[in-house]
Amino acid sequence: MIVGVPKEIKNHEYRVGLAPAAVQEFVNCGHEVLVQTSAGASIGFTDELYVNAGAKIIQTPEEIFAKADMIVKVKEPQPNECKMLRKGQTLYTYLHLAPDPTQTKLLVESGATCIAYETVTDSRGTLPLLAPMSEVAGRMSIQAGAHYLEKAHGGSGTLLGGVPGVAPGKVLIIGGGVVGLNAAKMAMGLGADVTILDRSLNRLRELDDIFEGRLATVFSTADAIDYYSSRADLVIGAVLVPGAAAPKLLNGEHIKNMKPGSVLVDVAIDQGGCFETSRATTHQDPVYIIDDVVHYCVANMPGGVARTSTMALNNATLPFGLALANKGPKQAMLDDPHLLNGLNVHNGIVTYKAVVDALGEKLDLTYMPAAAALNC
Ligand SMILES: NC(=O)C1=CN([C@@H]2O[C@H](COP(=O)(O)OP(=O)(O)OC[C@H]3O[C@@H](n4cnc5c(N)ncnc54)[C@H](O)[C@@H]3O)[C@@H](O)[C@H]2O)C=CC1
Ligand SMILES: CC(=O)C(=O)O
Ligand SMILES: [Mg+2]
Repeated sequence: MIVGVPKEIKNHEYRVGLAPAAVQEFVNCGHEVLVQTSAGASIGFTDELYVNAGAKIIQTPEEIFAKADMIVKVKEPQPNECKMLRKGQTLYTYLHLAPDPTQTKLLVESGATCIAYETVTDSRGTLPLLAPMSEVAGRMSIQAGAHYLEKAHGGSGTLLGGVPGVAPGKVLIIGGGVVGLNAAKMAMGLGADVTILDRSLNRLRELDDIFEGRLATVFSTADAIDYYSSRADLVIGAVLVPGAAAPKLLNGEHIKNMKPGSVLVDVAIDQGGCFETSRATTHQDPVYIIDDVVHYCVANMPGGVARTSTMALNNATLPFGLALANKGPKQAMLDDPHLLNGLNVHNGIVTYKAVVDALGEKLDLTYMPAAAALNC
């Protein structure tokens, strides 16, 4: 199979779909890998390293999209990339379709087979291709929050760890999954006063065990959200309903009731965001202020630490990517129900129910379960 790796084009996105070490694994299995020139150069993955790994360097994305059987990316394809996809071609990347009607329409029109990293599952019921980036974004969320709590950056001038004689800042984490756990580790490490909300009692039990009772775990009700958001210095939005648009857990009234200079980091923004006032921002222009509350809503946070993130992402995507290339996409998905769960669009058909639930009224979408759609 010919595998194509275009350079990412989203704002300040320096990650790359395959690092040289991953390219070598595909080449060792007999595949041809085309990498766009300078795709990884800014994070130290030079064209020379790719050539040494067995890749062929290609000058333009057009040539890569025209020649490759499978495109391996990081971020969702931008409109001009969607238009280069075709029927019979596989796209393997993050998609986040539920909050994105434009991309969904373009992928349906392309006829391509589109596999979303974020909906591939594993036998433990978790999301193995989302997890590494959630680890990164969860850790970064506290760094970002601490930065914007500084006066010069719009915040209240609160040091999360406090100092002897002054109480630490209060961090509220809504959603105790991978992002939430990693945010909690960083916030606890800084000495902040941390509360974590989740709808899963089992998850709250696990978090209580992990942190040996040193943080507060609270069942996520409307009442708990009212109370804890009004006293927080930093709120991290970390909820997920897989594949679906994020539930809006803080509304405009909650934001008005927050302390002036407090900070929201909406990590769930890639699924549309879990605060009513959230809108996606970029690394170039990451924050805006509403009712004296700083909003940080960068949809590709791990792109900020692209070298670490590329390697972490490749560790998780490589085995599934090799299966797709070695067996062919259809057989690979039929052999592995967890990979099949990644299929979101195939041959003009939407195969992920939560996407149709979110967008079915806006777009004229045809839904079919993934296994059946693969026979179309
Ligand atoms: N902005 C960015 O750059 C990045 C964003 N993300 C996003 O972060 C979000 C969280 O991802 P993960 O932690 O991996 O998901 P996860 O599935 O590990 O955890 C989500 C948690 O939210 C909880 N939850 C669901 N509804 C809830 C509610 N109403 N109240 C409280 N908790 C609720 C679930 O029980 C679960 O424990 C996702 O939208 C993911 O796509 C992940 C990486 C990077
Ligand atoms: C998960 C995601 O949206 C990212 O890593 O950019
Ligand atoms: Mg206020």
